[in-house]
Amino acid sequence: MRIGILTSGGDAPGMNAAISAVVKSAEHNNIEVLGIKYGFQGLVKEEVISLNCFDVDGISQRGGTILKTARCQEFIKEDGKQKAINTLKKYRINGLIVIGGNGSFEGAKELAKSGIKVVGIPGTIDNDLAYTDFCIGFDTTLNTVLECIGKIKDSDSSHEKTTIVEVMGRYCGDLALYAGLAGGGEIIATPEKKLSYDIICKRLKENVDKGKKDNVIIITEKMYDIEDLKEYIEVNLRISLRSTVLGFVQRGGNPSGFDRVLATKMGVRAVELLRDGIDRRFVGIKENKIIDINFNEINYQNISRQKEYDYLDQIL
Ligand SMILES: Nc1ncnc2c1ncn2[C@@H]1O[C@H](COP(=O)(O)OP(=O)(O)OP(=O)(O)O)[C@@H](O)[C@H]1O
Ligand SMILES: O=P(O)(O)OC[C@H]1O[C@](O)(CO)[C@@H](O)[C@@H]1O
Ligand SMILES: [Mg+2]
Repeated sequence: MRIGILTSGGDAPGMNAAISAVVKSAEHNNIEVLGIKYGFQGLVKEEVISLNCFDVDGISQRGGTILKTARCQEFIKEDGKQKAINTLKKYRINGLIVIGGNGSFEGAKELAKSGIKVVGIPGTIDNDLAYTDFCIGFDTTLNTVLECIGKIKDSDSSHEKTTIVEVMGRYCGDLALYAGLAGGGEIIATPEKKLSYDIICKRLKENVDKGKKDNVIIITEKMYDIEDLKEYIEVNLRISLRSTVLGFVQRGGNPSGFDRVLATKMGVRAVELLRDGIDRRFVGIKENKIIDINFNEINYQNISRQKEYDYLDQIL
């Protein structure tokens, strides 16, 4: 048996640990592994390499992805998809493991429609796949966010000033929410719990009036224009603020122990599925158990974090 593996969409810390687990467990099960470089683009452009245990030696601890990644528009078009399928056929790949986020999973589903056996592993710092509690990369990024905010807080508390911190997440508020749950901020605005400028001002004023003069306002990207929000607060409350967009520092760094273990378990499960002739599955973790679900049975778009928001409300 011969399987392929690719990483797609934004890189996420822990993708390498997943690649390593796939290659090692495949070898354990006498399965050959081919790596496809640059995600779906590597299928379209036929960038295929062989992978063995020596190739993945020591990579688990490293951020990024040794297979590289890309966002590939060509693959979304029929012609590009056909080229991708031809590559899979040419290399006699009988099963494909796709590591990525929601977009990559859509790509995997497209390939499955043409008879390709696919299994998905969730790898995205956004944590925006509803069927799984955690995606590979989220924990590491959360820790990076907290470390950065911690440094901002040292300065904020010394000067008794407030900073607006914009974190990634695309249209999912998990990074901001969990940073808030970890005690990283005083006001948290996410796409799921959007706050108006006036509510943010009101909460900040309440804090300042109570004597809490250093505040961190965490916002998810794409919700507001951070400079516009800063100016609004400054004009309305007559205080001076700072703003920081954390940016790509959030995608980098060595994966946390949690992400490495998660990636290893998911990688091994993905190989077991293909070995056993089971495909069209997305692997996940639910209540601390590794799960796999037929991708036609899940809607991964509606995330409910009601419980987490309840906790947050009680600590802010
Ligand atoms: N509807 C779709 N049909 C086929 N392929 C898709 C579709 N959506 C996305 N893809 C493929 O998946 C790639 C990655 O998708 P996307 O850029 O949305 O990242 P992602 O996998 O969601 O990861 P992340 O959000 O963490 O960056 C796209 O560049 C494209 O090649
Ligand atoms: O790498 P790009 O294409 O600039 O995309 C940035 C986006 O990718 C992510 O880092 C992961 O999906 C998002 O949080 C962010 O909005
Ligand atoms: Mg995505």
